[in-house]
Amino acid sequence: MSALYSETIQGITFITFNNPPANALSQGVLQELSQLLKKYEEIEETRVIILKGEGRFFCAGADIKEFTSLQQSTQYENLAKKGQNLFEYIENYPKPIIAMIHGTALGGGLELAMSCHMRFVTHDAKLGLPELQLGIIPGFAGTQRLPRYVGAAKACEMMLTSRPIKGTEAVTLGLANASYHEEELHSKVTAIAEVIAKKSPSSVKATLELLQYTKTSRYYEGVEKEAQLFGSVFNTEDAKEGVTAFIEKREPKFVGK
Ligand SMILES: C/C=C/C(=O)SCCNC(=O)CCNC(=O)[C@H](O)C(C)(C)COP(=O)(O)OP(=O)(O)OC[C@H]1O[C@@H](n2cnc3c(N)ncnc32)[C@H](O)[C@@H]1OP(=O)(O)O
Repeated sequence: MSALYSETIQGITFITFNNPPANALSQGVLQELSQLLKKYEEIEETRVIILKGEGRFFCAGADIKEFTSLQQSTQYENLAKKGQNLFEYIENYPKPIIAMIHGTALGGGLELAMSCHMRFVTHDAKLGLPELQLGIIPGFAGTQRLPRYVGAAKACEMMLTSRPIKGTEAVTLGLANASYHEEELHSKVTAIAEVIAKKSPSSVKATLELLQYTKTSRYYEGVEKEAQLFGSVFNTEDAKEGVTAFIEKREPKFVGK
């Protein structure tokens, strides 16, 4: 069964994660998303894409249970690169991609949302990069994108404490465009997408392309280093403890090895 489904209504393509219970980004989900985006890049009718999640969450991040099937640090490094490459493709996509976030956007879920061109959230959505709680680090370019939105100090606090922020705070910090009550999220975001869908696709594409020039060359050094460290951190006992503790639903006990 497919973990994503899509439909297009009046120029707006909705791509929905349907990978219960938490819409985790398994490697299969990342691949399916990549294929769908490639398809819609070619379909002229699609003017705007909205990414959303079925069920309680937008997306709870990379599939933690899948981590136990990987052994070598190079496998983790490759996983990080796979996610980074897909999110880079999203950020450079020639049509606007909007993340419509309810419930949670955590870890890879927030990293995905940060690569989208805009983020609209519910007031009480939880947004965060809690990877240190698992004894690991963000690996889908979150260490590099989060400071661009919220500044270095807040990004540092969010990552080192693993504490998520609420949708309303995300708006104040500039991480999200606006927040709404859950019942109105869909209609409000669709209304914004409708406005964009009426613009000239050429001028929209040119604007999106120009926005990418704000990235510095250090960004690419940063994501390269992030993938390396994402791989090597999985060699630690703490990473095994953190992932096991999540699966066993208990607090991790980190020893520093
Ligand atoms: C490079 C990228 C790296 C990463 O992204 S690492 C992952 C970062 N993400 C996280 O650390 C988030 C982990 N999840 C949570 O903190 C919590 O969960 C939630 C806040 C999302 C929800 O909490 P609650 O409402 O108490 O539900 P629940 O019982 O914890 O979760 C419901 C089911 O969803 C599964 N689940 C949640 N997140 C993930 C995930 N990221 N990967 C795989 N499974 C996940 C759980 O295990 C459980 O499943 P079951 O019902 O079978 O016990």
